[in-house]
Amino acid sequence: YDTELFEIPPCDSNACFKALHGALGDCSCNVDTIDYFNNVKIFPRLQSLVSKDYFRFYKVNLKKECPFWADDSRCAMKYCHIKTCSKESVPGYANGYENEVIDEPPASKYSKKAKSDCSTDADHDPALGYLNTTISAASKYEIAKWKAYDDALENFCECDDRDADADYVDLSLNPERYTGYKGPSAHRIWRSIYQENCFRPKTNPYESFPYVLSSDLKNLCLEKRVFYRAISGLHSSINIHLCAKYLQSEKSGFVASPDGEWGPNLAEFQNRFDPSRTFGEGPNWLKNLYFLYLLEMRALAKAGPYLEREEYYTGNPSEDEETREAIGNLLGVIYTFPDHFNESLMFNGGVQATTLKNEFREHFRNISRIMDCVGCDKCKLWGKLQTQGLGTALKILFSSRWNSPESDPEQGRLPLRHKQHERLQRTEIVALFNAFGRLSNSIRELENFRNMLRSFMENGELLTCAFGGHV
Ligand SMILES: Cc1cc2nc3c(=O)[nH]c(=O)nc-3n(C[C@H](O)[C@H](O)[C@H](O)COP(=O)(O)OP(=O)(O)OC[C@H]3O[C@@H](n4cnc5c(N)ncnc54)[C@H](O)[C@@H]3O)c2cc1C
Repeated sequence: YDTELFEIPPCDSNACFKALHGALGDCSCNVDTIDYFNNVKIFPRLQSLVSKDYFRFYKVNLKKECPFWADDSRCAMKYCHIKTCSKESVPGYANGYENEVIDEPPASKYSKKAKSDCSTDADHDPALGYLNTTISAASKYEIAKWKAYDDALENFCECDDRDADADYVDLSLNPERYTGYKGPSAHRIWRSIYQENCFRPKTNPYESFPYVLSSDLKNLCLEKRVFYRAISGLHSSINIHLCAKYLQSEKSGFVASPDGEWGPNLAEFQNRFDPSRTFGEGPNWLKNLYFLYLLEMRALAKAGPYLEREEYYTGNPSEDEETREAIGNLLGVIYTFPDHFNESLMFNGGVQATTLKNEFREHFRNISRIMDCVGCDKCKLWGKLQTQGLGTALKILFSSRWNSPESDPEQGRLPLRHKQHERLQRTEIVALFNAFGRLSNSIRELENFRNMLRSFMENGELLTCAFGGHV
């Protein structure tokens, strides 16, 4: 990353957005369709949805030790820190939703009586039909281990839901924005993600280290390309957010503002994505954001019939009803998207495909563990949330448990019915929608940067990029 070695041309052009048009690659969709669909239809609905109580509180363990190396980083700014909240302040907590039996679908909570009535059925002899369901404590313990093992095989990340050290965080009090987290610690995270946990082409794997040159991506099979593009899209989204909510000043007027002043920094954005600063890669990294958006939107569509039936319980009946309506409304719009990602093209081909899928899942689980090594709490919070959201989306797309034989061929393979064991945990649902909300927000922020750049150019101003280029 030694920028001193390179001569950096001025980045006063609109080259970034000129290249951000047309086909997205690996799908039949294009950038402009997503821009319109997101900015007009999805973004306003999703922002309002994630501000609801159910989606505002995220349970996460930010104290887990980094399993890979000693964490030597420190927050550069006070804005790095997280405000956690007490369990009692979380809506519905007092009513005990924490003790919900995860495997029990919402409807069955009300059907206990119906179940016991069945045992008096005249066509059924209770003595002959007696089924001994006794299981010793030792066996139960073993079975719990099997279940954890089976779940782990299907899960793309480790869930902190039941972790004793997990705290609730009010996401609205901890917005994702510039934190000053950079340098060796941040680079080590991105490097180890790309180096050790992303698939790389066999020919010249390190030529463009840490990223893979877009021209080399064609040397990877579809599955490996999808993996790399999803990670790069996440990286773009995080970096767009820090440019869009950059620390402008710690003072507002003459009065020091305890929370600082935050706003867009066009020069920072250009530095990170302008082709002249990124060996031409910036626009491709932005396209990867759109690609990831498409992937997560498809997961929401696929799990839609299940998500529509969730309770979204917070203990406030009118708020819960509003949340369910907002979910139904958002999913209704998502179903109308004409060009959903087609995940059925992936992981076909017998034993090899199964091995690749396991590798894919293991790589992603490692990336979710690396998030515990992020040295800034706020970055860690949003990094963990977004990887959990993406992991949940991948589980929905690629775990056989979410494939339904009753899919409707006309409706783009949307499964209509889901079985009991497909229930997602609360944190997975919260992460899934919030992660998609972040991507939606990034695409909306790109529109702001596009407009800012346009007005800069119309006024004939030269944009000075304040920092080094990205090499
Ligand atoms: C999980 C995580 C969360 C973070 N959250 C925040 C946050 O909330 N706020 C904040 O201010 N900072 C955050 N950061 C730090 C931020 O992402 C950058 O690492 C930091 O600003 C330093 O940027 P950089 O210019 O050195 O390049 P980096 O973003 O660190 O990237 C390293 C190198 O990767 C390549 N690269 C860049 N973008 C892409 C892409 N999209 N696809 C492929 N390759 C790419 C380039 O070669 C670049 O030089 C986070 C970092 C991590 C790891």
